[in-house]
Amino acid sequence: MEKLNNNQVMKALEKLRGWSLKDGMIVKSFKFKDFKETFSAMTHIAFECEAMNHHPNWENVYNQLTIKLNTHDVGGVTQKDLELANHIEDIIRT
Ligand SMILES: C[C@H](O)[C@H](O)[C@H]1CNC2=NC(N)=NC(=O)C2=N1
Repeated sequence: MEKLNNNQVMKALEKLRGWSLKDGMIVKSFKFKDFKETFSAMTHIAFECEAMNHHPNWENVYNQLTIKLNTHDVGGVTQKDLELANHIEDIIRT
């Protein structure tokens, strides 16, 4: 998978509301009703990540979830990170 340059990432992020580029990762924070809702979303996301064999760096504090995506192999953002971010948006919207 090819590492995208900053311009390519910024262009792609125009279609991903709330995601930003920080330290070579695409990042978004989410807030849920409570821990149960948060962990439920994380579980759904985890299954998608397994299916894609692409995994997030994430941090959960009670009802807050921060997700950071990059591709370890290339040390940056690839199409696969954008694809996973789109799946995460779909999961959280439903
Ligand atoms: C061996 C395995 O395919 C790799 O380690 C996969 C697993 N999950 C991964 N997840 C992420 N975010 N980046 C990777 O480069 C990556 N690589």
